[in-house]
Amino acid sequence: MAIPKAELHLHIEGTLEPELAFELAERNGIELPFDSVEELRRAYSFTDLQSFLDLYYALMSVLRTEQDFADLAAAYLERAAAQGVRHAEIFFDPQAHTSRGVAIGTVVTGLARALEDAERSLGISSRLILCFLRDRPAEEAMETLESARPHLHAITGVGLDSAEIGNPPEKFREVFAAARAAGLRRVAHAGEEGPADYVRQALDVLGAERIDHGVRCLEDPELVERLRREAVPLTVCPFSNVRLRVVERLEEHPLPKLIGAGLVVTVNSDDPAYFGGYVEDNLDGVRRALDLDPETVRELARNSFRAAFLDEERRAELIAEVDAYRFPAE
Ligand code: HPA
Ligand SMILES: [Zn+2]
Repeated sequence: MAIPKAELHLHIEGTLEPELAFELAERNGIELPFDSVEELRRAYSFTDLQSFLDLYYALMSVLRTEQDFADLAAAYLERAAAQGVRHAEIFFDPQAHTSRGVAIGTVVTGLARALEDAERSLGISSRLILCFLRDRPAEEAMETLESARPHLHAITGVGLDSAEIGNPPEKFREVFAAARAAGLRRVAHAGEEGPADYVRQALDVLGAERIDHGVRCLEDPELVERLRREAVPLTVCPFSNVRLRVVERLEEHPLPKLIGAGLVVTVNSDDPAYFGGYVEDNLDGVRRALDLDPETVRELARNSFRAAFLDEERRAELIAEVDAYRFPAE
């Protein structure tokens, strides 16, 4: 059994495996520009964030109905459960769907149905986090928040994703303030490809409670000290960083530096269908590549629950599960 953990950095659209993409394409009468699952997998040779995003958005064309979104989330949650995930906070990108004529209600209702089913059948608790696309205008983000209002009972927070460079957090000051006023939690991608200053802006301007990725904070020692002092969690995604060339090799990943700096580090999969593994694969990958000892891995798992938007009773319960966990070799 894999170590119990929460997954806090997971784009549901990034869990679309080639097999399901072809199945949904057929169901919806959509022609994919690939002849086979194998040919599609071969297209996953990214050179940076933008080259990944181009394929990521293109493949979403197969997602059309409420059932499509429910099937996508159900497939993820089943895999996640098999990898020891006990709680998942799941990003979705409404603008990538509404821009194709799919209503936001179709997206949220389909996802929420699968999440409720998985809570019952798999014992996984979960949350939905609505992400704004930062390479789209700020006004469109505000319209997206407005259109989400009838569905806020199913949404815990907002996030910020897509192409980072040239799209600083301050562009989204107003929409994050409006989200906060609506009682939503706040996270933001920052310091993946973008500079350390974007991490600072995410905290100061957006009121971000967690930083997604954040690895480039290491370029600014004062910022690292602040993240430590304020115990701001980082949702780090090792396989993603290697595949998008933020980091050259897993063996050179700065995870040990982040841990050594006293930060609340978590390990996550980001877009597992595209980056070569789900969350336990990431955790086991860094454990081997960086020679992490069992107690360090347990601490990463505890951090995932500390950083989650959980009630205190369930948080304590899940951390106790980690405390009791022993690796096969121990
Ligand atoms: O890793 C990511 N970074 C930015 N945007 C994204 N959208 C999906 N995955 C990512
Ligand atoms: Zn991400």
